[in-house]
Amino acid sequence: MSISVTGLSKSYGTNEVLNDLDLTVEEGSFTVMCGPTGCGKSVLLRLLVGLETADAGTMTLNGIDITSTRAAERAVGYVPQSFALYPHLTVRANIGYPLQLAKRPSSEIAKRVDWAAGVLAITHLLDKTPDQLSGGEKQRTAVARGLLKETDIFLLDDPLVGLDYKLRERLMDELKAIQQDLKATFLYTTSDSLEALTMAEKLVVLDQGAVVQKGDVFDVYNAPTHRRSMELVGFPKANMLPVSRENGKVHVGPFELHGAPEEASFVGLRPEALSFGQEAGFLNATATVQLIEELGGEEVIYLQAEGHDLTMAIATDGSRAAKEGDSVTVSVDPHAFVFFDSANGKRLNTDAALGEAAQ
Ligand SMILES: Nc1ncnc2c1ncn2[C@@H]1O[C@H](COP(=O)(O)OP(=O)(O)OP(=O)(O)O)[C@@H](O)[C@H]1O
Repeated sequence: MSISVTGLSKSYGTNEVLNDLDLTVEEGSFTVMCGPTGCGKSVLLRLLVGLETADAGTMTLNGIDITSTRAAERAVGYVPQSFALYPHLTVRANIGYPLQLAKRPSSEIAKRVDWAAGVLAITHLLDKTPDQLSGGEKQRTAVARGLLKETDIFLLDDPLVGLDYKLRERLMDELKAIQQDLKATFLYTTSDSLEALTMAEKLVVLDQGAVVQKGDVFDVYNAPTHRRSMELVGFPKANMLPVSRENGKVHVGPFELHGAPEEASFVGLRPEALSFGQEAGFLNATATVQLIEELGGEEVIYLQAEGHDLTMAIATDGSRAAKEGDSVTVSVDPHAFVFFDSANGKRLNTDAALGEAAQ
């Protein structure tokens, strides 16, 4: 394992940010850590870099315990979330600054700066100052500075936040290509679930300082093991429908079915699992179209069904399947329902309940 963290805890006063966190990051992987704002992503990276001290726990990089190692001696590259470029220094000096600070020989600094600038395609900007750069060029400069260390582990803290979408898309592709070229381990954080799904090979879902799920991005998306992981990963967001029971009938949001696990109080449902019309074996509900968003090849349709909000995503060929204000029938295969334990948020084994529902 490239990065391994065991029992890591960090509090600020009474704010317990990380509590007994365990995490491993596979060597050579592009691992994205995704979680809501304030869940502790930056704090974890700052602990790994050595900018903060843990209250408890151990951290290893490439099998070497670095828990008490000074920041400068840790073999890890870092792109902080809010990077500050020195306005009076050239791009060359900005990129080389960490090695300058570490008092490395100037020939070594020049070599590494040329290499990092080449990787980020900013060699032509090396003699400019930050005020002569665009937003994207500044970001590239910050990433180049983060790649400067001769190591194979890099931590990137939400490096594309604040950039416009076109630029982000381009840099996302480039960062993935850089990681593959370097054959390095990248631990990359974001609170944007679409960015996480686009970038990740391995995905770690962090919530309130704890890992709720970790695995191949495909598995995390398709087989969420925890309510929060289904809520946090996916675009548009998964529907989370309440389970109610009355007179022997079970309702999941607006849908009626014959059974559900006793412990379940919520069901997750991906927007793409909903469709228009009626199909044999599917559950139906009547809904009103509130709003339609065109996303080019896909429509996101916001519905109201018996007091429940439903989000639906369907592929389109340009023709509209419905319009705002329409009354429609929506249907769903009950096998798409993901039941979560109300006590601990964990996914429940739904086979028995679904057998009943499909009767
Ligand atoms: N130096 C600090 N002093 C006090 N509290 C801090 C400090 N750094 C972080 N925190 C707190 O720790 C919690 C986690 O912050 P962190 O920056 O790790 O969140 P994050 O997951 O990176 O969020 P974002 O996606 O917004 O960057 C927050 O409640 C934050 O206020």
